[in-house]
Order: sequence, then C-alpha cells, then structure tokens
Amino acid sequence: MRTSMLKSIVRRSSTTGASYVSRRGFASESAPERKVAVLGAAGGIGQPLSLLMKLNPLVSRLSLYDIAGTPGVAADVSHINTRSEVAGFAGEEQLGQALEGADVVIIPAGVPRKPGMTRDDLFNINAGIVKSLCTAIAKYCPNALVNMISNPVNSTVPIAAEVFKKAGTYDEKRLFGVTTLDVVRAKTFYAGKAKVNVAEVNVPVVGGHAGITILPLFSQATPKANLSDEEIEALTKRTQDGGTEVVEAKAGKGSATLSMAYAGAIFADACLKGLNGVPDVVECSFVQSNVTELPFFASKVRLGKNGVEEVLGLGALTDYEKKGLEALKPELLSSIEKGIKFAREN
Ligand SMILES: NC(=O)C1=CN([C@@H]2O[C@H](COP(=O)(O)OP(=O)(O)OC[C@H]3O[C@@H](n4cnc5c(N)ncnc54)[C@H](O)[C@@H]3O)[C@@H](O)[C@H]2O)C=CC1
Ligand SMILES: O=C([O-])CC(=O)C(=O)O
Repeated sequence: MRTSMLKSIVRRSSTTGASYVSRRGFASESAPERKVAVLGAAGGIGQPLSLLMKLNPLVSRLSLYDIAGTPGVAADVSHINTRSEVAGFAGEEQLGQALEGADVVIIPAGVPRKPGMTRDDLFNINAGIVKSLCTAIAKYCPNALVNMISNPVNSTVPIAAEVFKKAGTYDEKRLFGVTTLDVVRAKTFYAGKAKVNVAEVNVPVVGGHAGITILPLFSQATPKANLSDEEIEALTKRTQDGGTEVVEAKAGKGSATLSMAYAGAIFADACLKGLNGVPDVVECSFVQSNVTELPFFASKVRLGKNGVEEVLGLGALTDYEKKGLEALKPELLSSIEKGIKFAREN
C-alpha cells in the first residue's frame, strides 16, 4: 500500500527518470539512518513538503522547524505510518535542536510573491531569513546538504555560500539552489505540446531561477519531437514565466506551493540517494560552477556521497539557446553579486 502510494505520488526522478525508491533497492529497514530538516515547515510549501518527506522511506528522522505552528504540523504528519520519527520545533531557541545531526536541510522559509512582484522584490526580507538560518546550519550541522528553495534563489544561494565561508564551513559540494520546479514545468509543457508520455520526458533546464535566467534546453529534450521554432519559443517563455502564471492565478494568495513541494521532494530524494551511494543520480541544480564564467549556475549535477560529485556541462546548444544563454548572464551575475554583497556587509 505504502510503496504503491509513493510510486503514484512521486513516480520519477526529474532528470534521470529513476524510480523513487532507490535503484539499489534499499528497503526502508536497511536504508542508512538519515535526518532531514525542513526550515519553514509550517508554510505553504513546508507543509506538503513535510508530508512528502514523511512518505520517503530513505528518511529516518524528520525535523520540522518554523518560527511558529510546527507542533501542529509535526503532530499531524507524525501519525502517518511510515519509517521516520517526526519532531516539531518552533522559535529560534529550538533551531539548534532542529538542525543537530541533519544530513539534508531543506529551506522553504521566507515570503512568497504577490502579483506584480519579481522574485528579487523578496530579497529585502528573505536575505536576512536565509542568512540567519545558514548561520545556524554552520553551527549545528555544517556537513549537511543544503537545499535552498527560498527566493530569490539566484541571490540566496550566494548568500548561503558567503555565510558558510565566514563560518569556515563552506563546501561547495553541499550547497544547492533547488531549480527542480523549472524542470518539472518544462517536462509537463513539453509533453503536452509534443504529445508524448510525460513520464518518459527529460528536459535539462540551466541558468538560474528567475525569468530569462531560466533556460530550458528543449533541443536536448527526450523523447525527440519535431517542434517548430515558434513552438520551442512559446515553451521556453511558458517555462520562464511558470512561477508568474501561478502567482497570478493565486491572485495575492502566494506562489507555487504544491508543485514546489513535489519538486523539492524529488530533489531531496536525489540528495539522499546520492548520500546512500546510489550511482548515476543526476538532477539540475543551481550550484557553484565552472560551466560558464559565472560563479554559480544551474546545470545537470551528478550527486554522490559528498553531495555534488560532478557538475555536468551544457552539451550542444542551438543558436536560440546560445542567445538565451548570453542574454541571461548579466541579470544572473548581478543577482549573484547582490547576494554576495549583502552577506559581506551584514
Ligand atoms: N525555488 C523555487 O522553485 C520556489 C521557491 N519559492 C519560494 O519559497 C519561499 C516560501 O514560499 P511559501 O511556502 O509559499 O511561503 P509561506 O509564507 O507560505 O511560508 C513560508 C514559511 O516560512 C516561515 N518563516 C519565515 N521566517 C522564518 C524563519 N526565520 N525561520 C523559519 N521559518 C521562517 C513562515 O513562518 C512560513 O511558515 C518563498 O520565498 C518563495 O518565493 C516558491 C516556489 C518555488
Ligand atoms: O514564482 C515564484 O515567485 C515562486 C517560484 O519561484 C516559482 O514558482 O518558480
């Protein structure tokens, strides 16, 4: 019952198409002990993400932290008859306990967009939240893999890197901006247009996580389909504007939460599989990178026992994609620099 439910909820890894339960087949009983902490667990993303992490048999301890509201979420989720033990922590004084011993920390803490706002408009509030949470991570679980969801990801990941550098704990292999929702969207939109089975689709999405910095590489999408240039352009634009599509539809009640929880659960699962030694776990993520001249960049990443095992290159690009790549660089660089400057000055 549990396995079939999991399979139907989270069927495929987003880039590799690997099945949810590890290919080496760790049954829940034999999988290593793994603690996952969700920071912002009482929020719109945090709650469904906590549910999905409770359904993941690779998790043995699930730690749910927020400034308030987590005892209720934790009590609720803890009644689900799956492997992990659940604990809720609320308020800054409990943050250390929430983080102690975590293998993976997922951060969806912070304010979401309203119509008319860009992700960068969230910077003033979310930069400080991310900085204080990362300061605590450096202290209580410096070896954890950090999955950054809080926006603007293009700046919050560089902020986290600076905080860890200051604390002397930075390891570029362990810091990830979660861009999986861009991949999830690209797959869905491509499958609809190409009329192929969505469960079979793979599409890398590179760059960053805001507007034109999101660059889906539909020329590398599989299964192959004969789409016109106009169709590729429309798919690219829809993927880039996917977040705004949801923000507008929610009309002031926030941004993507359910699809983000799904995407966040897929990415965290990939991190856990990598830690557990499952081979060939590949997902797109915004990481420290040499793929372009920019210090951080999203591309396919191979995950392993220490986090990032290999940052994969871009592969062959069409002229349209090359143009998109050049066009995104100034905006992405400026968001990265804004994050670094904030962390150095505050
Ligand atoms: N990377 C991505 O693809 C996506 C990122 N996001 C971002 O995720 C963030 C969260 O979005 P929602 O869950 O919809 O917002 P929300 O407002 O529903 O939930 C945020 C939660 O964070 C908590 N929080 C605030 N300060 C905190 C702190 N210092 N420590 C711990 N928790 C704290 C709040 O109490 C709240 O429960 C936003 O910044 C949003 O833009 C949203 C969708 C996709
Ligand atoms: O658009 C937003 O503000 C939330 C987000 O990052 C997304 O849905 O991709």
